[in-house]
Amino acid sequence: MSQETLRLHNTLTRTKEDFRPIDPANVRMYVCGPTVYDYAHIGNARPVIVFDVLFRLLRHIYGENHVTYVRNITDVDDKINARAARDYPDLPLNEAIAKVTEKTEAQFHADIAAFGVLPPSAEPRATGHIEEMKAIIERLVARGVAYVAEDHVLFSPGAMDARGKAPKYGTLARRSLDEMLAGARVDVAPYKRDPMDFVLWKPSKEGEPGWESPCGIAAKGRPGWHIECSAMAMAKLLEPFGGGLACEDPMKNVFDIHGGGIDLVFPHHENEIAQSCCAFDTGRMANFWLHNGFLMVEGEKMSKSLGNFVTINELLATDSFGGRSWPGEVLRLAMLRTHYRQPIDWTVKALEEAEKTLRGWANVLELNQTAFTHDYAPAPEVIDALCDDLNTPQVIADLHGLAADARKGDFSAACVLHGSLSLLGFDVGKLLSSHGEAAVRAAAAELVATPEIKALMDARLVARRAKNWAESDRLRDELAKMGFAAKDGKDPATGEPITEWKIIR
Ligand SMILES: Nc1ncnc2c1ncn2[C@@H]1O[C@H](COP(=O)(O)OP(=O)(O)OP(=O)(O)O)[C@@H](O)[C@H]1O
Ligand SMILES: [Zn+2]
Repeated sequence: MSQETLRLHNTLTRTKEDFRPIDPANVRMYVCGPTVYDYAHIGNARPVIVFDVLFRLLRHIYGENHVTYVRNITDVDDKINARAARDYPDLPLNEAIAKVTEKTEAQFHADIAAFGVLPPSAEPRATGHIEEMKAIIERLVARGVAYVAEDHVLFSPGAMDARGKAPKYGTLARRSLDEMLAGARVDVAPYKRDPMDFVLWKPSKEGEPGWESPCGIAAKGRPGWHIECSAMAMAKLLEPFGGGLACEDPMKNVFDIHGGGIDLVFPHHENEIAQSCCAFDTGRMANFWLHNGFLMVEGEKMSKSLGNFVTINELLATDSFGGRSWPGEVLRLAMLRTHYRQPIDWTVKALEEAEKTLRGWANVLELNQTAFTHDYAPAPEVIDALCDDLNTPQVIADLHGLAADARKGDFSAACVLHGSLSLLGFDVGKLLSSHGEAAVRAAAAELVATPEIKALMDARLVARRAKNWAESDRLRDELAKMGFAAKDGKDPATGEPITEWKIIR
């Protein structure tokens, strides 16, 4: 284990604090994942990338096998039901829902794979943890902080003071009761005793997904959104339910880091805290709460409801943003240019700059690539910057410095640049093959070559594959005179001879 002190901004205290894990042998982090009913937009990608950087840093500090990162999939939600009914009107709702969630989840995984994010240690689905949700709900009712009304179960923040250790409701969000009440009064259901009360369980209509209800409710029902995360975090990060629930030991009932977008602070995370602290008899659900800022478009939060969004898939695979598609690593770097708590303005210019930066780094690495035979250590200043509340803009400035030294022939700077990029989640091999000098020149040759020249290139490949060396050499020399140099190799997948053409300078 290395000695760096990791400092993280904790939303609970609104300050940067030294991070000390409850158990360094198992550092535990939970991040709220997507609700799977539609393509994820690039705003949704921000927490995915930011918490991947934190996961990598924690693994670097505490060891690869000493960090547990849980990111859930919310696959039971009214938005999913609505989308399923709209998209598959002829199917029974449950089948339609399965289609929507499976398709969306697969799409989400395919999209974020392009960013080079590590898979979380566990990715629980809400529907896989209904029993734990029901057990927590029963416990909350037994403790007098939740009640049954008209086949619903509601959590009552007003009753929380009765629960010794739980923090005052509103502690995370730092909102006054009046402010929270103003929000809650907008839509008060008749079965609520108080406008602040929120749903833990609600009845399902005929045809909607439904499970046997807790607390003696006869009708089938389904969980509310907030209880899903309390249950999944418990299932994956705490002692098994039924074990030391009323236990003082934070190793058992508290975990280290809870993350998500800043929009989740209230009510979602406030409610998760209320539920978990009351159920498990603790003063905290997690020690650190981290929230990423918004990704903005022309001054507004990118969001599905505003309709001002661009999906990850559109950026990767279509020309709808800036008239071209963008590689995943460019999107990743564009995201990390801004500190995770600041808003990001998502522009074509920023993506172009990120791509130019990657090209510069790839070229510097390419100059030295023959010697890249093993994994390299990252730069100490890069670790320091990351340990300062994930200061990725500073990291990028450091990488520019390393690249400048490497360009002047400092080979060790190139190695450290290599190691630092890897730590930050960039695949250096991929950078070289898609942004390096050879790749750029091959792409340029592709653009410059006329159909006649392309025909000569094809003819040479045919001759080479037929082992007709005389003809193959003749065509190579002819093309060289026209300004195109051949780089012969083999297709790594099939072993077939292939040729890359570069422009001779
Ligand atoms: N514009 C944004 N910038 C940064 N993070 C965002 C943005 N929009 C959503 N998120 C985050 O993405 C994650 C997934 O959230 P979720 O699936 O609930 O998004 P959503 O509610 O569909 O977004 P929207 O606001 O577009 O309806 C959450 O952590 C959320 O905070
Ligand atoms: Zn959540």
